[in-house]
Amino acid sequence: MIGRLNHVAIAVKELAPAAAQYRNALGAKVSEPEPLPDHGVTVVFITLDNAKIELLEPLGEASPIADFVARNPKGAIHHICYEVDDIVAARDRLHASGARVLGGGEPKIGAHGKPVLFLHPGDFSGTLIELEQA
Ligand SMILES: C[C@H](C(=O)O)C(=O)SCCNC(=O)CCNC(=O)[C@H](O)C(C)(C)COP(=O)(O)OP(=O)(O)OC[C@H]1O[C@@H](n2cnc3c(N)ncnc32)[C@H](O)[C@@H]1OP(=O)(O)O
Ligand SMILES: [Co+2]
Repeated sequence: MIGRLNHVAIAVKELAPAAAQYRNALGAKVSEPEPLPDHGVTVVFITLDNAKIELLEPLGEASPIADFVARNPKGAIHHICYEVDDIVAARDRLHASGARVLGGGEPKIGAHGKPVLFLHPGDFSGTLIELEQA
């Protein structure tokens, strides 16, 4: 069911120094910060030839990454995103398998303008998974 790796996300307290390291030390293609209030994050995209990296900074009072960043003040890998062809079919299959689909199972429009869902890290080897309809 899952297809390509779309992105790996890294959560940080502050985007600017993290983005500067990727741009200057690693020579990466780094976007300007984009606030996504619906997701409670501000995001910077790093474009690689075969996938993307998302740098995430908490946005607003109820950011879903606030606790994670408090627990990981130096920053840490936060989630990985796999592409699926049909997000509703993926959601139904996951429900049937007993895995917890977050947010009530209703897809939201993600950072790339496509529907996304998140799966509980407790069901997938301690890794938060995002699914994005390709
Ligand atoms: C827009 C964009 C895009 O790409 O399109 C994005 O990515 S937005 C990316 C930001 N959006 C999201 O992350 C949305 C989905 N996330 C969530 O709903 C939440 O972050 C969550 C339910 C995964 C965790 O919420 P929380 O930290 O408040 O909850 P808890 O503190 O109760 O954590 C529950 C258990 O999960 C663990 N845990 C929490 N976050 C993570 C993580 N990122 N990776 C691995 N484990 C994690 C905790 O350590 C704890 O483990 P233990 O039980 O062992 O103590
Ligand atoms: Co993401």
